[in-house]
Amino acid sequence: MAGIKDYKNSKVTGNRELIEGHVREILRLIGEDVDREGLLETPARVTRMYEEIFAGYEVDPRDALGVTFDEQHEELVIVKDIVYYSQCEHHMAPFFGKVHIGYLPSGKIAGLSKFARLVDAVTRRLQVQERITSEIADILEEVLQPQGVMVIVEGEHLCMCARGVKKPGSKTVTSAVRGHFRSNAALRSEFLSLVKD
Ligand SMILES: Nc1nc2c(ncn2[C@@H]2O[C@H](COP(=O)(O)OP(=O)(O)OP(=O)(O)O)[C@@H](O)[C@H]2O)c(=O)[nH]1
Repeated sequence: MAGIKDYKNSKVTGNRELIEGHVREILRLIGEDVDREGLLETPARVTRMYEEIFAGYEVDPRDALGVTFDEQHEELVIVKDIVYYSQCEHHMAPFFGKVHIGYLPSGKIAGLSKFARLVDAVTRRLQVQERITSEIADILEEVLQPQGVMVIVEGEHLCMCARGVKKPGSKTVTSAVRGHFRSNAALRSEFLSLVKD
């Protein structure tokens, strides 16, 4: 998986047997026959899936940006349409969508793939969309010390589609602005127009 290289040494892996046992117990408690063929491997599958979807806990997202380069480009850089999958911390239900990142460098740039690695490290945890948005902006600000950062996150939340209010197709859009993006409306507009499909 992009971004997280050693998730097989994760806490989930270390607790595999315990997690499998708890999944089996949940299956039993919802009224399933845990010994029927289709479910025999399910606790192990769920545990393997947890290794992946919670792999963000294995890295400090700041490290995901890796090496930065000194470069005198001081115009807008945008990396858009970075797909993410996360789990809402309220229901442990998936939510997913795209992240768009824009920044105005100040002598330091990062490799383009590192923005996707940062998104993976921040989203592959129990999260809320607002925190994903501000964490990405704050980490970019801290590591790259740019003149400004803007992050937009679009998300579709299964806890709103498949259950509860059941509103499939509804999308949540969150944004975070830092530095020049806060004070410069033209810069925000330029970013928004370039991010638009
Ligand atoms: N702000 C925010 N809310 C979220 C996110 N993911 C899920 N939620 C919301 O978290 C809330 C939890 O509300 P509760 O009232 O405690 O839980 P609930 O009874 O299951 O709520 P309903 O979903 O309304 O049935 C719900 O309104 C969810 O829509 C997120 O990323 N950001």
